[in-house]
Amino acid sequence: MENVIELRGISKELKAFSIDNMDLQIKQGFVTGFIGANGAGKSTTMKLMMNLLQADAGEINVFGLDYANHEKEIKDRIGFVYDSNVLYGSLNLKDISRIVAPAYKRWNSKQFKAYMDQFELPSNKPIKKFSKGMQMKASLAIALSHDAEFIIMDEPTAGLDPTSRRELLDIFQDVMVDGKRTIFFSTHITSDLERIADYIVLIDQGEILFHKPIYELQEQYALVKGSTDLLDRDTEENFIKIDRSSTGFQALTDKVEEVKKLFGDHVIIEEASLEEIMVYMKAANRQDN
Ligand SMILES: Nc1ncnc2c1ncn2[C@@H]1O[C@H](COP(=O)(O)OP(=O)(O)OP(=O)(O)O)[C@@H](O)[C@H]1O
Repeated sequence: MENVIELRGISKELKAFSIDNMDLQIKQGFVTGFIGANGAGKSTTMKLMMNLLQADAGEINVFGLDYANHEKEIKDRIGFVYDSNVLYGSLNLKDISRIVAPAYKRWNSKQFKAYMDQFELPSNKPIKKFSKGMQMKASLAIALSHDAEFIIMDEPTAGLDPTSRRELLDIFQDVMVDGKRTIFFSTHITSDLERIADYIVLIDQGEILFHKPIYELQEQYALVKGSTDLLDRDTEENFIKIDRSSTGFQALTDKVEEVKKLFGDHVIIEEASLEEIMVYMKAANRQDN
């Protein structure tokens, strides 16, 4: 199985937002980061992946299975991590071990206890009284303790202090070691992705702008800085998006070699961070639409 999940031709119409004919395949055995601005459609896409929201059109296969016939098996093998614990709110972690665990085929109570200790989570306090970070850790502990092969997480590191964030990223790396698991997670903290992601998916206005290996992004894109005198209709063709100011221009390019040939020493070419790629690609997409 090369892809753990396949979305084909997915369309979904919400009030002021739509996804139109989305295709997305996530490779098994890798960490894929899902980025995009507020309201870009990350949570909606993840809810569609979890069958918490049904598409108007298109097909979703998880582990090669469809939700219509295999919902229970799919959910057993997926761990969904998000911060609003609607399912478990009034329960504490002791209850979870007792009540929620039997619902999963492969629940490991020892492992759950170990994560509770590691995350310093109290066992007697109702989950709804947990802080945001504690809820996220509880949710992650549950996902990891039922041996989920595919872990989908909606902003797992949001609201965590730097130490907990680092700890969580280390845990993600640990769970990836056997090569059987797959992690797909959304985040606004692009530095987290630079640490652990293999692939990046960028979404804007419900549309996937790119899905690429992270090393390719770093090779493909660059930031170019120079004087605005260098810009005209022809030279501008080499840039995805240009920011002009009184001191010159700064632009994102995916034509690094052409830019070098064209401008030589008249411009400064720098590596573009994931955050810069995201911001410029989004702005270019809004300009086009
Ligand atoms: N149940 C719903 N009914 C109508 N519109 C919705 C619903 N859920 C989400 N939306 C809209 O869909 C769009 C995408 O929202 P979504 O939560 O998927 O974005 P996101 O990328 O996860 O954003 P954020 O980074 O802020 O979490 C938004 O405009 C949102 O208002």
